[in-house]
Amino acid sequence: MIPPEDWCPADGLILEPNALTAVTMIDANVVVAAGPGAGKTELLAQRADFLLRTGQCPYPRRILAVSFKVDAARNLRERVRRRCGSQLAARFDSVTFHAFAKRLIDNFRPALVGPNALDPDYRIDTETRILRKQITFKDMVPLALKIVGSNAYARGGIRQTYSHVFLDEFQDCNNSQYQLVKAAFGQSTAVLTAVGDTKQRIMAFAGALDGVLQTFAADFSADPLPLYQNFRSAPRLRRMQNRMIARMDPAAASPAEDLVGEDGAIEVLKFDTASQEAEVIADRIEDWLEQGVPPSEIAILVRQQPHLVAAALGSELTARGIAFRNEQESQDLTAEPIAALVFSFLRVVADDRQPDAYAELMRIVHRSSASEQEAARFDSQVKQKLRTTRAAVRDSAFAAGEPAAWTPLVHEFLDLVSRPVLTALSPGYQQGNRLDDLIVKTLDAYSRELTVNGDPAHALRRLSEADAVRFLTIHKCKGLEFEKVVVLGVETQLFWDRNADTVMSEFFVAISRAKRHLVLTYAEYRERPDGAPWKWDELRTPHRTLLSFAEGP
Ligand SMILES: Nc1ncnc2c1ncn2[C@@H]1O[C@H](COP(=O)(O)OP(=O)(O)OP(=O)(O)O)[C@@H](O)[C@H]1O
Repeated sequence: MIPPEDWCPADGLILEPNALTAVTMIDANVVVAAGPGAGKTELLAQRADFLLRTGQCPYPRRILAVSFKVDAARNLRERVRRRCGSQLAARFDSVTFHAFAKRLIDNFRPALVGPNALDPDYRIDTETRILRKQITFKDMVPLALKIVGSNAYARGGIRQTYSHVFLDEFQDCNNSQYQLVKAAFGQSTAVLTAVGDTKQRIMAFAGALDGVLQTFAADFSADPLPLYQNFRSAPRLRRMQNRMIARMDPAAASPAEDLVGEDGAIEVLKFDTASQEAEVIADRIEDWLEQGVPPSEIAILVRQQPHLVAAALGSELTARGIAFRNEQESQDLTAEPIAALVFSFLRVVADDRQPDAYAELMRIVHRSSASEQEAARFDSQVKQKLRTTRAAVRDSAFAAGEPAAWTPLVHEFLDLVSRPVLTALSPGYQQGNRLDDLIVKTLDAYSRELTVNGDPAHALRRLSEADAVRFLTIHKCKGLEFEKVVVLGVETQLFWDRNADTVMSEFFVAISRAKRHLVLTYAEYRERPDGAPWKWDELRTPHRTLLSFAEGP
């Protein structure tokens, strides 16, 4: 442990004064409002490092970080692990609102009574609620709120557990999420740090509270600490962002002299048809990869229905053997530790040159060994299993292109790892059928990818974050960043909303993910793809207002 005055930002980063104040704040709540790339998420990672290393969050107390998306929660967890090591990071719980609510429900379920009572093996469904047996995702936060609001024991439990609370992307907090934060930590000794950007508020349709950062500042007596830097984007991109900021929140715009420089590129590409667009963008992607841009640094963003809008591009990339990942289907899954374990196992046995997957596999497997002796025995059993499975997979009789051939191998491996180790991977796995459901979903995802061309290595690349170009909706790309960003279809048919501010905020989130190169496309004709809904306009019009922000120095 080190004294607070000896702490320096991890990895030698230099923090601007307000960021340093927020990171090292001892006992006041703060709210950090800042634009894209200002380092808000990094600030939370640095603050975790500060609190854990200096003992401001003393053992056995923990830090709770709440995000909106599994990917964002995992990114933050990984950043903290890199900053302060696995041991200290074990006291950092980075979860989504849903996961936080689920923990509360599982730990204090008997506090739910009457029509809210739940059986121990209750399930979670996307649509239907069944008395005692099943709740929906939408019910989770309100039920957790019922528990925390009515049960002093539950409230005391979480306050005892968490000395510090982080709230990421807080501009998108809705009323029941806010009430949950308030019921859990209002008037408590927990120190809260909220970060957000009003201009990136894209969850208004889901009830994101207007002015929630100010409400939080008032309710929690939080000091507002604005940040001014943008560490992400090259100057040309920052100037485009600034033109949007000047329209959305004129007071937050930067003076032109702060944004000088020629670095970065913005292109607007017009196409007659979507298939022409697919071909040209696939050419670009191929060039970028040849130039050494890592696939994970290329993102294709689509406002809605990426599986339809980007279908032609997907086929074009598949034909060229370029792996891509449609996040709509696989993002939430790969953030699950059990899916990560299964995919790492498959990578290690299907391909020899996978040192990272091997290290990740061993890290997960070793997490819960009780003694050193037991760990050594377990280690040699796992290694032996990997050797025999590898040999089996290389045998000419093994049907590597058949999904069914892999299923028993995965199950044998999971049996060896053992049920208690698997359930310890995530708190949610101890209850109900979640673990088994996820194992089935993971194998389904692998099967789906394997049927594309029967090549296990290709299938695993498409399921990996590191080796595949990513197709994301704007909602899924929040908080992420990429060297190259292509926003497909900047058309009035796709960028439409009753509330014009929503369209602006979403476009702003999309363009501000790019570090150096932004490509905006529109096509005049988008042929109806298979599976399109009845309302699919084939004739398209460019969104002139949004595209106009690309024009300028
Ligand atoms: N003090 C710093 N010095 C150098 N680089 C930094 C600093 N803070 C953050 N960065 C880098 O800048 C990039 C943007 O940071 P981060 O993702 O934390 O921004 P953000 O404010 O959360 O962005 P957004 O709201 O757009 O998601 C990251 O690559 C991060 O590593």
